[in-house]
Amino acid sequence: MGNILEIKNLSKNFKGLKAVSNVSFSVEEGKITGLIGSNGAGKTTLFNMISGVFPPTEGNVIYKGTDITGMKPYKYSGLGIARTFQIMKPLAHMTVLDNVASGALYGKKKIGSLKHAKEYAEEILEFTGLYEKKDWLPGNMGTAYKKRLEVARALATNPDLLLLDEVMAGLNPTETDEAIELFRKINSNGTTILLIEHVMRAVANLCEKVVVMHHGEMITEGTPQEVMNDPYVIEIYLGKEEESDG
Ligand SMILES: Nc1ncnc2c1ncn2[C@@H]1O[C@H](COP(=O)(O)OP(=O)(O)OP(=O)(O)O)[C@@H](O)[C@H]1O
Repeated sequence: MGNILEIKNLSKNFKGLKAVSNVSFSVEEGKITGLIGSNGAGKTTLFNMISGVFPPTEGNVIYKGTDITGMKPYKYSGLGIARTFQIMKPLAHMTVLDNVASGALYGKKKIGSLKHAKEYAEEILEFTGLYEKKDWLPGNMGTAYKKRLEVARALATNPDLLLLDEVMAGLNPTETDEAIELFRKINSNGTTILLIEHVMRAVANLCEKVVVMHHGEMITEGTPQEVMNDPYVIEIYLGKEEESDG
């Protein structure tokens, strides 16, 4: 299969700070690609440019062969790109079901009625293991369920490309395994995934390709095995992670 997404020489400056600097890589359709790098490496900034939160200073975002650089966020779900946010943004006053139904209403599937949106949301809740929580308010749930809700809301838009921003942070090992299984299931249904993740076990388990960023620059890409054995990656990223864990 070809590339669903191509990032070409993407840069973002914030008042003199080069948050992302001349980054280029591609995401192959149907695959799971990982994006790793220490805090402040520019990963979320890259997601923000891909998902239209703000335009790049330079460079292009090519999606399904079309240049979508700088396109407004509200057009994105119609395109088939959905994302989760590191700082979760559920609609606090709405139930889990209604949160997911609102995702369905704005998605690529063009569901016109609230009734159909709720029916579709119920399917998504079953699929993501959230059905039992459907009448809960998001604020009353634990981290693992809140993360699942972020994923469910994004999935409800029926994306072809799903961008996951650290959805496994704060999960215990069992919850991490469940999340890995969920992402495999989503991917095997045909959704391409690009994920930012610090949990290396999950990256190694899920990703066919990993892109490594450091101080705004892309320093290498390869299979999980290749990047985890790369002395420079170990020095600047993996070594530090071990230190901060201990
Ligand atoms: N809207 C913004 N305005 C100004 N500076 C920003 C903005 N967003 C990010 N930055 C800066 O850009 C740099 C890259 O941040 P970014 O959040 O993209 O890193 P990251 O790799 O996602 O880090 P983390 O793993 O901590 O989420 C940081 O120095 C950050 O402070």
